[in-house]
Amino acid sequence: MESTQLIRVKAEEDVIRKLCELIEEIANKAIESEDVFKIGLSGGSLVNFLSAGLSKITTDWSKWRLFFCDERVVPSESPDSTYGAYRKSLIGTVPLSENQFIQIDPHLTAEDAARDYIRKMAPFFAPDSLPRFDALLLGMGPDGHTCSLFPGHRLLDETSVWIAPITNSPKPPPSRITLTFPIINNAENCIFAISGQGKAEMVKRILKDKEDLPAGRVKPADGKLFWILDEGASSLL
Ligand SMILES: O=C1O[C@H](COP(=O)(O)O)[C@@H](O)[C@H](O)[C@H]1O
Repeated sequence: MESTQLIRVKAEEDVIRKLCELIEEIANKAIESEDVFKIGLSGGSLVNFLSAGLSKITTDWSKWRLFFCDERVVPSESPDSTYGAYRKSLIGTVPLSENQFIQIDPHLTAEDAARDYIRKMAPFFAPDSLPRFDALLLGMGPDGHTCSLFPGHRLLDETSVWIAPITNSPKPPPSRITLTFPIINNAENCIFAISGQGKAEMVKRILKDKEDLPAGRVKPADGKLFWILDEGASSLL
């Protein structure tokens, strides 16, 4: 049964602090019980949040395995690459190595990269069942998209694959891969970390008006859902 926690804080720095405290708690619990912590990362503003806050937590970094909730199919040197952004801003501030990140192969087409990523993910999860991440860190675009699942896109109803390709993303770059909802909603913890007035209208449409928008479809079936919002992002609730 999903349980939702709305965490309202003052400013962006408090969103970062809360987010990282929550990650620390979930990571250390997973490491204690499973000897590994499996986390899915988003791009965009989340890269800055984690780069600013993660170095303050205490954890066994060697047990972390980092996946991507979505990734742009571009070389890791490209400013559009989510992995590239984490490599630049996070590795070095915390003792994570590149091989702890489960990366896409950017030389493939989006379709092949999605298939290849499923193949890379599979050994980390129990066979013959949906992957269950300990935590998925999610962003929300001003249009209500999360991962690379955009409003009105046919991928919102994709249930046949864990990871889907998208070649017509309305937000550039167009070629991406993304987790699909069955996997997202099978996670133990889904965490949105949102800051700023620019997201307030969309936060209201999703959390108050209950509009059917992609970020609003994140409802882990047997897990916890957290929305961490600063005053700007929660100002219309
Ligand atoms: O394109 C993307 O956008 C979303 C939201 O980004 P934000 O900068 O508005 O937080 C992000 O979560 C996703 O991973 C990314 O590919």
